[in-house]
Amino acid sequence: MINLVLFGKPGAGKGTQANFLKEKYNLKHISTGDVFRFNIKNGTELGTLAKSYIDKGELVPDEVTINMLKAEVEKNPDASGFIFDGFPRTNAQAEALDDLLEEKEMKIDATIALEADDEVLIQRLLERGKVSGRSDDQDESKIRNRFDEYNEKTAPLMQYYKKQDKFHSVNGIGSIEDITERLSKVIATL
Ligand SMILES: Nc1ncnc2c1ncn2[C@@H]1O[C@H](COP(=O)(O)OP(=O)(O)O)[C@@H](O)[C@H]1O
Repeated sequence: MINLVLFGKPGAGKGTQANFLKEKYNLKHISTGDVFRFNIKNGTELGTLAKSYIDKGELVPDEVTINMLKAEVEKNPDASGFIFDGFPRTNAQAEALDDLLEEKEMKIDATIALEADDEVLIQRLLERGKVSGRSDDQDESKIRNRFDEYNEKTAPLMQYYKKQDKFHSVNGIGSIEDITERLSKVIATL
């Protein structure tokens, strides 16, 4: 069993890489952003709540996100491991994830960050917004707000995982295949 956290700013390529890694290593991919968007599309209560935060480029409150993540893990009791994409994004979420996995006699093996400059990321997100219709990707001020949220609440998690000796980072600029290769090299050391 292998459990990975993919870490990085909005637009860093977590979802794209998770799609390759899940096939390569037979892992269940959980993207909190995708679960929220699915709920928004289906007009659930969770979706309506999440939308009010996502539309402003803010994080959804921890309690809501943590409960949702737990439910997603519990839906997959037979998984041979997970890729967590977009979770944890706060200290409380990181602690909740460690507790949840410990209860199940599992653990995070590695947190891998995809690194890229803000200006590159903003261009990628605006391009994605044109294709996907994601409203949080169409407005530069919302994107900048997500970066501020990341710097304030998520970046400190690097220290959390460094202390546990689980933090790795790879250059997120290059072709999709090259970046998958860089990630695979880290996974090979685990
Ligand atoms: N772990 C989380 N905690 C709080 N909010 C979250 C979390 N994951 C996703 N969200 C909400 O969903 C939005 C979209 O998430 P995601 O698709 O992962 O986008 P991004 O491209 O910004 O990384 C975030 O901006 C945030 O509002």
